[in-house]
This record gives sequence, C-alpha cells and structure tokens, in this order.
Amino acid sequence: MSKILLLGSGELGKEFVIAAQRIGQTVIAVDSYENAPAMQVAHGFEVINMLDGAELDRIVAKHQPDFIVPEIEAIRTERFYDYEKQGITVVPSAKAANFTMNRKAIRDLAAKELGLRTANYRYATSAEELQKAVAEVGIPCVVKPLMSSSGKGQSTIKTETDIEKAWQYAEEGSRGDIVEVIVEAFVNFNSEITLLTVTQNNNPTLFCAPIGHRQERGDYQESWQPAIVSDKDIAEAQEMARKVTEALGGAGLFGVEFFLTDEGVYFSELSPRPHDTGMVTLAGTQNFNEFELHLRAVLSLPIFEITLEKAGASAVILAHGNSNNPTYSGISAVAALPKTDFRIFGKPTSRPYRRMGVVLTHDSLGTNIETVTEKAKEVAKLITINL
Ligand SMILES: Nc1ncnc2c1ncn2[C@@H]1O[C@H](COP(=O)(O)OP(=O)(O)OP(=O)(O)O)[C@@H](O)[C@H]1O
Ligand SMILES: NCC(=O)N[C@@H]1O[C@H](COP(=O)([O-])[O-])[C@@H](O)[C@H]1O
Ligand SMILES: [Mg+2]
Repeated sequence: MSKILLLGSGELGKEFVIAAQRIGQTVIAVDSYENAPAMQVAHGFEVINMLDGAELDRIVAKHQPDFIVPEIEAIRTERFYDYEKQGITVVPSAKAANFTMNRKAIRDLAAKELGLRTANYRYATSAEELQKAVAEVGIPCVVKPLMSSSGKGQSTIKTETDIEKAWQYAEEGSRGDIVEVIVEAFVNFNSEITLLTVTQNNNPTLFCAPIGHRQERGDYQESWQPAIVSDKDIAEAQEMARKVTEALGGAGLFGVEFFLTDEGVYFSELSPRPHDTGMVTLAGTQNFNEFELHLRAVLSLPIFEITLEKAGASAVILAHGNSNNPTYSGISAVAALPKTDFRIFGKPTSRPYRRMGVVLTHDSLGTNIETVTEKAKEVAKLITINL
C-alpha cells in the first residue's frame, strides 16, 4: 500500500482522503492551520507554511511518501522537481503543479506554446504598469493576482477610475509572494464549463461529461452535470484539454475551465487536481466521483470507462461572518428531502464568503438540469450557519 502526502487539506482534500482510506492507502494531510477538513480523516497531519521550501523538505524527509498530492496552488512547487528526482511521484507531475501555481506560466504555455484560444492578456507589476496594460487589452477587463484562487484579489475594471482600486485589491488578495497581476480582456461568454479530464499512465485519456457553473466574486455558487454543450464545442474543448494536459504530463484528474462564446471555445485555466465545481459528482452523477477518479489515476489503477448515471447539481453553503465555532441549523430539513444530500466540511472557523458546505441534488438522466440546479440552490438556503 502507498503513503500519500496531501499538500492542502480543504474540502476537496477531505473527499480525496476518504476515497484513499476506502482502499487502504495511508494519508498524511498538510495545511497551514490545525484541524483542517482533510486532517480530520487522515492518518496523520502536519501544520506548516507550504510556501516555505525548507519546511516542505523537512516533512517530505520525515514521512518519505510514495506520492505527493497537491491540493492547493500556493505551495513552493519549485521544490517538486527535486522530489521527483528523489523517486517520489508528484501528482500529476512536478511541471503541472509548478506551472499552475502561477497564472503566468500556464497562460503563456496555453496561449503561446500550444496556441489555444484565450482572452487577450498582459501582465503588470505596479499600478502604473496596470494603466498601460489596461489600455492595451481594453475595458472591460479582469485583473487577478498571479497567485490566487477562488477569486481572491480578482476584480473587473469597468472604467478607468477602477484601475487603482483593482491594483490594491489584487495586492491584498495575493496568496503567494509574487506582486504581479494578469489583466485579461473580459470574455462575454454565453456559459462556462469545467471539463474534468483524466490522464492515465498506461491507458487513454478520458473525459467526463461537461460541468456547467455560475460564479460570483470569482467563486463558484452552483455547478451542474451534464451541461448542455454543442458537439462542436465539446470536441473543441476536449482537443484543448488533451493538448494542455499532455504538455503538463503525469497521471491524474484535471479540471479544465472554458468559456463558451459565439466565436467558439476559450481556454481559461486549469487545476491539476479535483475541481471545486466537480463536487457535483458527489451527487452520484457518474460511476466514479472526481476524487475516486483522481486516486485511481494516481495509483495507476485502470479506469475502464467513465459513465454518466444521473443529472445532478451542487450549491455552496457560504458563511456570512467570522466565527471560531460555527454551528449549523436546518440540516434536518435538508435531510428530509428526496434526491438530496449535503456535506458540511468541518472547517474550524468561518469568515465572510468562506465555503463551509455544499448541497447536492440529483435526478434521472434527461431531467431538466435547470430544475435540478434550482432545487440545489433553494435547498442550500435552508441551512443557516450560526456564528
Ligand atoms: N477574462 C475573463 N472574462 C470574463 N470572466 C472571467 C474572466 N476571467 C475570469 N472570469 C470569471 O471569474 C471566474 C474565476 O476566474 P478564475 O477561474 O480565473 O479564478 P480563480 O481564482 O482561479 O478561481 P478558482 O481557483 O476557483 O478556479 C471565472 O470562472 C469567470 O466566471
Ligand atoms: N477553487 C479552489 C478550491 O475550491 N479549493 C478548495 O478550497 C480549500 C480552501 O478553502 P478555505 O479558503 O476555506 O480554507 C482548498 O483546500 C481546496 O479544498
Ligand atoms: Mg477558475
């Protein structure tokens, strides 16, 4: 059996650990704070600053894992190349984790090297450079710190007076130690999707049915599977996902994000790991959920096929304030409903907009996906977080 060092211990890691535990793997869960969701179900845990290379080296030497599974982006991923040389498998590969840690590396790879269609973009390292970059890509445009996720530090510039604010907001929301932003032309998309893509060591790459989602403040609110997408758009998205995952290398599940527009499909970004919008697969939409797929690919367990079994949706449960002891009301009301399930992640503290849980709904294939999604959204409102 294998030993897995999980770097990041949020809700996505927690489901991954549960999947790993079910087939007898050993997992050490790591994050920057104690009692993180995945730590609650792992064999052991470590609390470190994952941007500190020396700290990473220390715990890798201590635990001697077979696999390192990154669960977040803000990690000193440059160290991963060395761990690979030591014979440890970094998931999906050191390159994939390192390139996606920083929006610059992955965007230049996708747009310049692979020629994928993306929004027009520029980089800026100061408010002055941002002025110039905005003039070049045009207004409206979206500003994001090079290192951030879940919409942190992200804002849309609608008029020139927004530029200074956007710079400050990005500086505050940056997760890592890089003070640089990407400015992207605003893509006026009809819808956006995540294409879960599974690369395998000795078997062909597989695609899940597309997942639709809606975002607010750069963070997902509801997701649904299957999303209604034309055959042409699916083919285009799969082709792009195949190219970018091949370039990054390794085996595992990737969440590849696309915008669907009248002019075709735009590549946005990707996670070389389970995706938050992919939590919809916890509703039983597929034969294997995204965490089980990631695990199988990582362990080189063959995945014969991925089948779509149901229509499903997920809707987030967000905190509305700070608390060191959040409690939950309304769970019985949710539990009483048919074709409905939920997860409470067990995060020890809350802050405004922190994702604390998720409601899941499902119905038979062919059911109107909007109805299933609307239900998830309504049901999520039944749960109150007491601060
Ligand atoms: N260029 C753009 N044009 C229009 N909308 C955009 C653009 N870039 C981002 N968005 C919107 O903001 C959302 C979040 O952006 P993005 O995925 O780049 O951020 P993130 O912080 O990496 O999020 P996560 O880590 O949750 O994937 C997108 O899903 C989309 O709704
Ligand atoms: N879009 C990326 C994403 O959803 N990542 C998930 O959120 C956790 C951090 O949550 P927190 O900020 O509440 O600690 C991460 O650990 C991961 O599970
Ligand atoms: Mg995203």
